[in-house]
Amino acid sequence: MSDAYLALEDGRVIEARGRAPGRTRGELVFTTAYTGYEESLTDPSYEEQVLTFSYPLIGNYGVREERFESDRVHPRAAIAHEFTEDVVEWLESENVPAIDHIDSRDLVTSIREEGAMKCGIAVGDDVTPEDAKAELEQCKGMSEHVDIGKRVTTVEHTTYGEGGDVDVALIDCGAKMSIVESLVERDAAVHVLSYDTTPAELADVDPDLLFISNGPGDPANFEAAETLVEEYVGEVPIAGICLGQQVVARALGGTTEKMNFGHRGVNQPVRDLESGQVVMTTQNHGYTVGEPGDELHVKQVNVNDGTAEGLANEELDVITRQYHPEAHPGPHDSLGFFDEVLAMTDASHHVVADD
Ligand SMILES: NC(=O)CC[C@H](N)C(=O)O
Repeated sequence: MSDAYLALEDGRVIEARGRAPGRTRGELVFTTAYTGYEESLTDPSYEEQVLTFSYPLIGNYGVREERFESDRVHPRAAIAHEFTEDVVEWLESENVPAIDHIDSRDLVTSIREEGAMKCGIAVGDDVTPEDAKAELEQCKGMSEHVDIGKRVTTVEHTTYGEGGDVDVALIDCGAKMSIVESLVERDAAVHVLSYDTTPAELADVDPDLLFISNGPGDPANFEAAETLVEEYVGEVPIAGICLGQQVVARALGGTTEKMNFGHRGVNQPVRDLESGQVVMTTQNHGYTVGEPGDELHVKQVNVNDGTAEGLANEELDVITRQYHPEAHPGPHDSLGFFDEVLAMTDASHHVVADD
């Protein structure tokens, strides 16, 4: 146990219990999920953020690698009312500062009322409130992290499900492993490619489907992925999840914007405009599609605020989701998205055959 201070952009400095040492900074975000802490902590979408769990006890069913979404912890620090020893040991081994004995629900309420904010954290023997404030002063806004893709992407082209029925090029902007698994389970060969793959490099893979993954930060900082969509739209079916939806929208004439505090939890209701059906979804994003542009149609909306949750263009074989159909954590209501996506490849082969 050691001293710990959390300095917030609104001027407050909160004293807490130090669990894992270090000094760091980031955008303060939260999740209201009551399970799935291993998945959230290893989700690359949280790069450059500090993750607050509103559920009061985090770690009550241990830490198991098979539940990880990537090979490391991505948030720069973690906050909860109470972390178990298992989680503390894990975060410490990854050099990720952790603090608890803090009213994390009150913290989440502040973010919801005041909007996303930067924070600074200092944990260790003899740290002072000034140390946390000094971290806060150096904190950049999410959009300023222009090289964020480089820090989360795969370095080498890796193929999962080799020999599968359909070749999917997954552009790894910080992909969760559950997206790869959801596709491999459906007999796809998934080629995981770097976030800055060029159109020529993609041509070497000759994919049946181009899939843009989730990922951290501002979608405007993923221009290479936008270029792929621009070049391949109409040639190959295209899918996207979360940051992937935002990148696809930008490439096809749409806009993205920063939200007040985002959608953050595993109970976000989404309505399909055609069927009227509402599903519960997992979400963790701070940007959203503003205007979808002329090519894409809004197919699904968030029940709470009406923002675009699903976009499509049936003629061009494009389909995207703002939420996480792969779950992990969260409800499995929308796993069928992966079937819809892979069905586009059959459809496009069919068109080619008819020609
Ligand atoms: N989970 C994600 O892919 C997040 C997308 C993007 N970084 C956002 O915050 O909106």
